[in-house]
Amino acid sequence: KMSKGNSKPFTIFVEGNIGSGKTTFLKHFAALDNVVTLAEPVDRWREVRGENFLDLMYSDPSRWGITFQTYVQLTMLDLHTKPVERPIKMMERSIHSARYCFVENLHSSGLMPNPDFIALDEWFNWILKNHDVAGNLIIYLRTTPEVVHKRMLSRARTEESCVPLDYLQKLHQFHEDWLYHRKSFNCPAPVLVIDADKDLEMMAADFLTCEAKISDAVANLGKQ
Ligand SMILES: Cc1cc2cn([C@H]3C[C@H](O)[C@@H](CO)O3)c(=O)nc2[nH]1
Repeated sequence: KMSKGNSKPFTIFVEGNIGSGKTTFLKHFAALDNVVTLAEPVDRWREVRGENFLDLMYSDPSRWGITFQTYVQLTMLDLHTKPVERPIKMMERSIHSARYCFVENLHSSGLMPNPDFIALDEWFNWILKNHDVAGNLIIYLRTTPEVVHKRMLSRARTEESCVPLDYLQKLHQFHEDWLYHRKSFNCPAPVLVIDADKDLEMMAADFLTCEAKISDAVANLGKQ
């Protein structure tokens, strides 16, 4: 049993493209009594003191990308540093995917001016040096862009209504290079890959396998 507050919980980042089923995945684990799940704070991005930063970013990424991604970085840092009273902390995405997938995509596709990217990257590097945003396991919900594009459109989040397949293909590639081919940025934890193209009904077995692998990993952590 974890004693209160003096050692860090086993921290998991659930990563994946838009529409890859992260929220559904988290809901399954939220039901377990030794897990605290921290959903991506989308609602904080959609209503910031009267402004919708998410909508601003999608409507004019080169003007508002920095504004949105700076606030994403702040809200994710807040979740990374939030103490939890249970042995396992499961986060939807992380400050790492913010930088290595979303910011990287905006900058490399010319949607984010270089000075904005540099300022964000300087913040990111300082945070990594001065705060504990480490994880113990990454669960990568691996999908194909076509599948998640269809899901995204059927979910019909207003701000995402004009997100083209091309944007999801680029985001997919950044996730792949980072978490699957391991040929771009530093991977902050071991990666468990799950085929998330499947329909929800087919995922039940994967959830159970995942639970078993997580409890093994937690047990091994205790032994180290
Ligand atoms: C960490 C992180 C999450 C995240 C989400 N998003 C977008 C993708 C979706 O349209 C929406 C909710 O995930 O926010 C983004 O542009 N940059 C992000 N960075």
